[in-house]
Amino acid sequence: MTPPANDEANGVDNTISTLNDSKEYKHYDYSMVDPRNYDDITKVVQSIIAQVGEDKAKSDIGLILGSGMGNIADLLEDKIVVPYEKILGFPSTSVQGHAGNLIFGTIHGKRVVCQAGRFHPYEHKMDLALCAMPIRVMDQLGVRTLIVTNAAGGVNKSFHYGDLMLIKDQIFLPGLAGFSPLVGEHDKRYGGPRFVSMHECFDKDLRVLTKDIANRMSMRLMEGVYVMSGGPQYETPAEVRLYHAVGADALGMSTCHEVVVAKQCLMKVVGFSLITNIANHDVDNANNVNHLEVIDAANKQGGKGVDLISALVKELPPPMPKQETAKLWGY
Ligand SMILES: O=P(O)(O)O[C@@H]1C[C@H](O)[C@@H](CO)O1
Ligand code: HPA
Repeated sequence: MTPPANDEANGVDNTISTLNDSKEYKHYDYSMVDPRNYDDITKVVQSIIAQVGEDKAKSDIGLILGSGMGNIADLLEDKIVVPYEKILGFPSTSVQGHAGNLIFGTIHGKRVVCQAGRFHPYEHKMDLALCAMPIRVMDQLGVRTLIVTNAAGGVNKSFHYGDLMLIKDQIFLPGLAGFSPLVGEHDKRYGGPRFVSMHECFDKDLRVLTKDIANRMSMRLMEGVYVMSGGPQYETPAEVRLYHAVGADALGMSTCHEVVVAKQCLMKVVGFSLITNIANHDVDNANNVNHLEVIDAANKQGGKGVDLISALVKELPPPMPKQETAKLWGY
């Protein structure tokens, strides 16, 4: 497969990162694995199974850790950690605050696979299919419920630094601009149809359950809409006001493409944004944001999600077989 535009052929040297707070960037080798191809994903899955064994690899719940939220991985017991370098076709992650491991284990006896180190589109030439590949891998490993987490800027004026937001819905700006992980050939084996419904992309029953748990824990849990921009530049105050005007409560640079693929794979999704900073609505206000502050805030506040996610996993209903979900969703 031909890599997307903006590569060396266009005179852009991506081997040297221009971000002074990033790790080294490595090119993705498309000749090994095409992240859009079901059979290639099967090869990735086989490379994982060869290392951890089928019993350990098979999982019901997937967990994606946002920036600085690596401590959620401490919830896993009987862990097997597989570094991305050892997984066929896995790209490297270059963003600070993200490890590079797939972790297999259990939480309250339930089988969980955890992506500790997300792939951000701005790291990978906006190749959203590549960035969402771990969800396709999770799908073939049996995952039926996906929990996504991220660090985000608060757009909603009632949000505070350190709040946790349950994601109710999403605005996938790159998707609206023609970047979708589903662009390309369709393969029925993913489970969902060519034209995936994004209605209730964050499962309503699981949101009700999560809010009930937070209530029982007397925990402050906000709920709102997450908007994803392509990044990596942070947004201008005018853009923040635009997002606010269209109903966004928190903004970031990830997650939405993962949720699209999860929906195509008939997974039920729950999402959390940790509000690491309050986005600036006013150009005359010097209040700025930078990534090191975001990571620092996530490290300091990220623990908030741990107890809630632990309790949520404990109370999750048994995984629903794909055929049943397909019927439920009218496919
Ligand atoms: O993986 P996440 O979404 O938590 O990464 C954070 C949010 C932005 O994508 C990026 C810049 O702060 O880091
Ligand atoms: O303010 C922000 N903007 C975009 N992404 C972010 N991730 C954390 N905070 C932010």
